[in-house]
Amino acid sequence: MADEKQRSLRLLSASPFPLPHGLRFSYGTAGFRSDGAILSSTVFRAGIVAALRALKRGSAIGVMITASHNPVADNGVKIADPDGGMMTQTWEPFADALANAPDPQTLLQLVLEFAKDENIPLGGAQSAEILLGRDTRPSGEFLLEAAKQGITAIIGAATIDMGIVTTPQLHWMVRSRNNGLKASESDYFAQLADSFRCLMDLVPNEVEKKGVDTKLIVDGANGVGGAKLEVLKEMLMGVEIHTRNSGKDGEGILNEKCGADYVQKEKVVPCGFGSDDVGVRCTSLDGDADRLVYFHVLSASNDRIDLVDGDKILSLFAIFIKEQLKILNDEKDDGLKKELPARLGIVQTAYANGASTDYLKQMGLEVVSTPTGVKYLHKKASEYDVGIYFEANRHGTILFSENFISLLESRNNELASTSSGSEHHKAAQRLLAVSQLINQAVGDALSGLLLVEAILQSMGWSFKKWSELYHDLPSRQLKVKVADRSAIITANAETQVVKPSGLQEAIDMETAKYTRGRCFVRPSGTEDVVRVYAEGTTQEAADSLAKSVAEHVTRLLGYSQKTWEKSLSLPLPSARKRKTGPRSPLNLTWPNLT
Ligand SMILES: CC(=O)N[C@H]1[C@@H](OP(=O)(O)O)O[C@H](CO)[C@@H](O)[C@@H]1O
Ligand SMILES: [Mg+2]
Repeated sequence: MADEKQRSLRLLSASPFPLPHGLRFSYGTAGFRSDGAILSSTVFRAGIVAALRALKRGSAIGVMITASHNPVADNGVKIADPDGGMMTQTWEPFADALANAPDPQTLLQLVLEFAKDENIPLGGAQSAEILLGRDTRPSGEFLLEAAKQGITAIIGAATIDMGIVTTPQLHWMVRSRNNGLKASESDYFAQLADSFRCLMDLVPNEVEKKGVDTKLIVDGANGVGGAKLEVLKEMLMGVEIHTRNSGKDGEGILNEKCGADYVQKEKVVPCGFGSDDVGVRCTSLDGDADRLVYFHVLSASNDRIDLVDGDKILSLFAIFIKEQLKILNDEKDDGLKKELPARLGIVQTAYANGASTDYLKQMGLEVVSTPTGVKYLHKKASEYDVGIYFEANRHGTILFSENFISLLESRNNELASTSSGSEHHKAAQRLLAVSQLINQAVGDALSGLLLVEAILQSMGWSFKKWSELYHDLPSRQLKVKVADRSAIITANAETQVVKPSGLQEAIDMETAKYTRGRCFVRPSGTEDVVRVYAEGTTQEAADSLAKSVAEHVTRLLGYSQKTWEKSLSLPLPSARKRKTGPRSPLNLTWPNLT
């Protein structure tokens, strides 16, 4: 142990990555994120956290260098746990403490104390693996080196560099590796292509005869997702994918006037799209390809779009899976009377449009709500045999329980021998293919878009039919600056305010003035604001409900700034504003980061 301490002390003190003066870093939903030029000490320290986590769990851990939809000069680092999900929240305070340790001695002290408390062996005899990945940002290579050095300071050479990958690819690789499965990039592509082919082979004949539009134009955000899709599309049959903004040969700037975040917030066509694309199915990925939106260019004369967001992607998945489960459990024509019990759960947050929740419930689905943040949705979805979750802002996936998959596999084998090619058999095969196609580690734009395409083909649906599944209720989101947002405590998946007293009563009173009004407030987890969300039957009603509730928030909590800004649905993001505006001297966690 003494030797180990000496070795680590030498390595940590020799660290060429001093903490930038006067800055504070915080591990949020998206890990650490900041200007790429000042992030090396943070990434070095995140490497240390990842190495300790790998030792603690005795499994492979992932480190991904990305800043998702943020501007190209930004970068970030996040850690994937052995199951491919986000690093456990319980380690976030340690990650923060390490990232902000003022000098190598404090850093080492923190490491040694934490290792002791957590019973992590630092003797060097244990083996641990850390899979490293980065997106296409120019600062990525240097930062990856910093991560490697942090890892090496703790456990010597234990890194496997996966190169430039999407965030979901890296999470998938960690998950697969820990499940003893093949985990290279070509394995990932092969799994997606094979399961997609299987779903396409099972498109009903009558639908195939009618013919569904197979053309899809993909906006790759000039990032890693576009580049990967260029490879993947060569392996696909039955869909005609055209990639734009694929970042080829350094053309186009990452996330600049393109990508899922831009399209959803600005509600306009991304660069490279225009009048020729009217009526064609289009989709946008974000900078690290873990989110996607679909859209239609509405007219040749302006840049407006018809947007399909996470709620509708979720609805499409839910309808398809419900239908397959129904077919599988239908009165058997094959003498097999067995039911395959499957609890299907739909998980949303309070930000899901009320029309989507109503629609899903009308379809007879079990819909539950969790607090905001993928970690809550993912956990809830994992309690079902099949759990589907999406945030309205388009991050989500489908989870299948191990038990359900093994029952489904035996049922599939049984059907293959007793009634191969029957509707029941096809339904079982489709469900198995979905479980292979969808990335069960995290939301994945590439696997998500292939599933959307396969389902639209299977059901013979046009984009229009999908988009008109239900009509969103008009909504408005506002941000309110208050003196201390932590003064708001919520319950019931953030739909009710418990503190300060009087606020929920005020919300109820305002909401009661509107037909089908719905409103809630909660402190943001990523920005120093209180968010107000309101829905109504007209845009005016939603706007006015949000405004009056925002006034109550200000009245009861005081404010640090006179104005409140419109948010999310309006063009306020980050990039261009932040280039010119001052950065917070204290906290470098930025809004809406995954
Ligand atoms: C209303 C909204 O969009 N909230 C976003 C935002 O969280 P807030 O806690 O609302 O700041 O960032 C999260 C992380 O990216 C994302 O999961 C979530 O959906
Ligand atoms: Mg992303």
